[in-house]
Parts: sequence; structure tokens; C-alpha cells
Amino acid sequence: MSHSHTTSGRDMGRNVGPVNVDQVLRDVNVLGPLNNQTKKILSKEATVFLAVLHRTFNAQRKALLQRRVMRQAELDKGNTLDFLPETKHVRENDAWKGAPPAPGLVDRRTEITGPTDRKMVVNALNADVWTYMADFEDSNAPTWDNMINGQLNLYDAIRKQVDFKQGEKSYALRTDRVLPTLICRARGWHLEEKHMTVDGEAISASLFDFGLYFFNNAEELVKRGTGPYFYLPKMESHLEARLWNDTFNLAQDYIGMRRGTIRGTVLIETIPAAFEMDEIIYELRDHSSGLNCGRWDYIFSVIKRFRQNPDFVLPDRSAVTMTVPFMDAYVKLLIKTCHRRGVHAMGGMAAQIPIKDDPKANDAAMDNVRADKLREVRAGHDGTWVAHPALASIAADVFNTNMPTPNQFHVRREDVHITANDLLNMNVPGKITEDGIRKNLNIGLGYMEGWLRGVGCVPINYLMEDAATAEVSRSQLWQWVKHGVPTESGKKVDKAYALKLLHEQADELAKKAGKGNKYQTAAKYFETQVTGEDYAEFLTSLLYNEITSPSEKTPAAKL
Ligand SMILES: CC(=O)SCCNC(=O)CCNC(=O)[C@H](O)C(C)(C)COP(=O)(O)OP(=O)(O)OC[C@H]1O[C@@H](n2cnc3c(N)ncnc32)[C@H](O)[C@@H]1OP(=O)(O)O
Ligand SMILES: O=CC(=O)O
Ligand SMILES: [Mg+2]
Repeated sequence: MSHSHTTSGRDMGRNVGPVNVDQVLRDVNVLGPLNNQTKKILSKEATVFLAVLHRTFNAQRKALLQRRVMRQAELDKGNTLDFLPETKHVRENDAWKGAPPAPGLVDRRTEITGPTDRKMVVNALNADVWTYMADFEDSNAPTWDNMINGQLNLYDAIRKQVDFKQGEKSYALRTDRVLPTLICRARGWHLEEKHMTVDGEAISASLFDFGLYFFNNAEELVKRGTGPYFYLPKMESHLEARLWNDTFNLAQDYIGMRRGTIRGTVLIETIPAAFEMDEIIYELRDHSSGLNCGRWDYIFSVIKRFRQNPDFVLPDRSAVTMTVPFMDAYVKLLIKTCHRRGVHAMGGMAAQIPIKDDPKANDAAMDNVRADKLREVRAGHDGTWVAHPALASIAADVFNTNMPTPNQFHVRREDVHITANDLLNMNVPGKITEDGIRKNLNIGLGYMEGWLRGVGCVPINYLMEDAATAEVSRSQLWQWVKHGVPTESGKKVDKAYALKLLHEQADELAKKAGKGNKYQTAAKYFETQVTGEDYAEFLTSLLYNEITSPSEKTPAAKL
């Protein structure tokens, strides 16, 4: 029997007055399996909070997504991007700054990143790094189990109760030093979490991830000396940053936490956002912990947004390096903007990972990582990402040698003057080759196959491949077919050619992988994406129904 009740205590929100729980939870349903562990995360109190977030912010989220569609329509007509005239005053005003770095975020020279399965959470926290970005986005396949167990693992890790045994191996958190500061990357505004509905609508995945992590852990994190810190992915405008800021304010008020306790580092990983860096920091300023160069999604976004324009055709993925003009301009502008505003300018992810069975190839891969980190620290970045614990010491050596201070806010890069033309300078040397086409197909198929099995990050040809890197591969194939470009050997890349190579590879990969693999399902979806015709806004949205299993419906009131 459920009895109607109200509460105004801490559990239901201190500062928002009495909350009628039954009323709030009416029309809120959980469609994923629940057990006692799940309920620890998805408690009635947490669900009330999620419902409040959704009802307050989802309409605005949808309106902002619609703005993306409208902007795309303009670009498809041949219009371009530029710095916004209406926010010139924000860019030109020297007086405002972002918040000073929060506890645990002053020095973040190396950040390990990775999915939130229990083993990786322990391994990441034990790595020799300053911070750990626990990822619900690019390296995560958002099955219900992954989302809920990920939240549970972080909940336990924060309370240092995450130790476990797997086979003969015991996993336990180090006790010999302070653990890296935890930063949670919530999913982007474009995604939904279909296993929870509010008023018949799937809840925003961003609000679900943020809301659960915040509600369950914010006070505990503060008690332990850091705070509720987030990475905010894939935004396309400062208005989307404003929505995050509004969310943060409501969340802090709701539990009676001081405004400004939450921090968000925004990934500048879309081309429209590159034109709004100042504005994004400004919107979040009391909650800002800087910007990050999300290089892979950025390349994806450049191709996606300008996909109808033949001037934006890029050569093989391996030729699109961090030093080509448009990437170099983006890095420099980001560092200059952040340091002018007193916030961190974080570097990104080199895709190389250790090669265990070939020392020579491993040395070459590690040299690549070292060179990338050296470029970052010399450019003025305050820290960088590593994909694997074995890369931590390489990145730390480079930053320790070249960055004696906790960060480089003093590196103002007054020498840098980036224009819209610089950000859109597609003068990228390199060729389109059959090898490049095959590699892109291999990456797309391999990544999607793993994702369909619930694995959001995979090694392919000794590179880390995740949702962002796979999107680059997918979008390049689309773009090359769409514009009918020739390969270096003079072969025109058309639909028939792309499909022939796709099926050859899918058959080969499926044969090698044996029973139970998902290559043919991956190929079925990929086929629609490489013909230069249909183009899904995101691969992950295209595939999402394959990994969702809305099952028994539990009215949230029964939690
Ligand atoms: C574009 C972007 O968004 S980048 C950010 C998102 N991407 C990422 O974060 C990449 C995360 N990295 C990974 O997922 C993995 O490193 C992979 C998939 C690339 C390679 O994984 P594997 O082939 O399993 O690596 P490998 O076998 O060498 O791992 C060795 C050990 O290190 C651990 N490990 C590897 N990467 C990580 C990581 N990022 N965090 C924590 N532990 C890790 C493994 O769990 C394994 O542990 P074990 O010895 O206890 O079994
Ligand atoms: O999230 C990071 C990226 O490179 O994309
Ligand atoms: Mg990304």
C-alpha cells in the first residue's frame, strides 16, 4: 500500500520546501530490472530528484536540440559559422573570470579516463595520475547494467568500499597516497535514458547521469575534501552551457549545498562550440573548471556539420593530426581563452595504447604519445588525458619536466590571434587511400560490434577506439562517397565500392570472431551510413534500441 506523504527534510530536498513524494512520482516509471543494489542508487529520494530535474529542464533541452537542427539547415545551405555578434561584449570584457580551481582540481596534469566497470574504476584510481575522468559518454555503451553498475561502482569507490575479487586476482584501492580526484562525465544532451520515463517521456541521459551521481555523492565528496565534479560533453552552444548551469544551481539548492560547489569542465568538441568558448565559460563561470580539447569528437563535428560542403573533405584519418591548421588553431584559441579567464585548458587523448607483443612497435607508439604530450605542455595546456594506466608515467614525465607549476595559467598566449578562417582552414595535407577506407570500415565495424555487446571502448590495431573515434571513421566514409572523391590510385569512392569493401570486411571479421558475434548487425547499420545518403546524427543514437531492454515496469512510487 502506498500512503501519500510530504517531507521537507534533507532526504527530499532541504531548500525547495515540502515535496509531495507521491505527487512527484506519479507518472515516473523505471523500465529496467531492479534489485537491492540498484535500489541503493535509484532510491525513491534520488528518483524524486531526477523527476524534478527532468520536469524543470527537459523542454529547454529539446528546444536547444532543435536549434542544432536549425543551425545544420543553415550550414547545409552553404552558410558558415562565425563568432556571435550578440555576445561580443562577453568576449571583449576582460573583467570577468571563471571560478578559482576547486579542491583537488588545482593540479590536474594527468587525467586517466575510462569506462566505469568495477575493475577499471579500481585500476584508474590506483593509477599514478592526478585526476580520473569516469566516463558515461564516449567509452561507455549505455546498457541499463552499465549505467546502474557504473553509478554503483563510483558510489562505492567514493566511500572506499569498492574492493573485490575476480578469479585469483584481488582488486583493492591503494592506501599509500591520496587517490586521484574523481570527475564524472555525464552523457551529452542529445541522449535519452530509455529505462526511466517521466510523464511518458524518456528521461534526458545527461540529467539521469548527473542527477544520480550528484544526489548520491555530492555531500560525501565534499566531506572527503573534493566535490561533485563533472565533464560536460558534446555541447554546441553557450545556451547549452547555460542549461547545465541552471541544472547545477537547482541541484545545489535542492540539497542545500553552496552554489559554486559543483564544477564542470566543458569539452570543446564540436565546431560550433569553438566559436563560443568565452561564452561557455561565462555561462558556467562560478561552476567552471575550464575547457578540454576533445579532439576526436571535434574532428567528427567538423565533418558532420560541413558534410555537404566539398571543401571540407579530409584525407585519411591518420593524416588529420593535431598540427594541421584547423586543429592547431582550435588548441591555441582554447588555451588562450581559458588562461585569460583563469581556468584550466586541458589537453586530450592520443589514441595509442601499449603494444604488448612487439617491443619495437610499442616504442614507436609510446614515442607518439610522448610527442603529443610534449606538444600539449609546450602549447600551454595545464594537463592531459591518458587512455591506459601504462601511459600515466609517460605523460607525467613530460608534464613534470615542462610544467614546474601546478598549472600554466600564467601562459597567456598573447601571441595568438585566431580568426574564423583559422578555425575553418581545411588545408590538410594527405591522401585518401584504399588502406584509409579499409581502416575506417574496420574501426566502424569493430567499434559497433563491441558496443552492441555492451563494451564502449575497444582496442583495434593498437589504438583506443571509442564512440568519438568511430564517428570520425564513419563520417569520413560518408563524406568520401557523398563527394565521390578519388583515392590516391585514382579509384572513385562510390556507394558500390564502399558496400563491397564493407561486406568483405564484415564477413571476414564475423568468421574470425566465431559464434555470438555482432558483426552482421553492425554491418546492417553501418551500411546505411557509408553510402553518402542517410547520415545519423550520432551512431550511438542509431544503435541505442539494440542495447535497450525496457522490461518490467516499476512505478517509481514502489521503489
Ligand atoms: C575520445 C575520448 O573520449 S577518449 C576518452 C574515452 N576513452 C577512454 O577512456 C579509453 C579507456 N581505455 C580503455 O578502455 C582501454 O585501455 C582499452 C579498451 C583501450 C584497452 O583495453 P585492454 O586491451 O583491456 O588493455 P590491457 O589489456 O592492456 O589492460 C591492462 C590492464 O589495465 C587496465 N586498464 C586499461 N585501460 C584502463 C583505463 N583506462 N582505466 C583503468 N584501467 C585500465 C585493464 O583493466 C587491465 O587491468 P587488469 O590487468 O587488472 O586486468
Ligand atoms: O572526448 C574526447 C574526444 O576526443 O572526443
Ligand atoms: Mg568526445
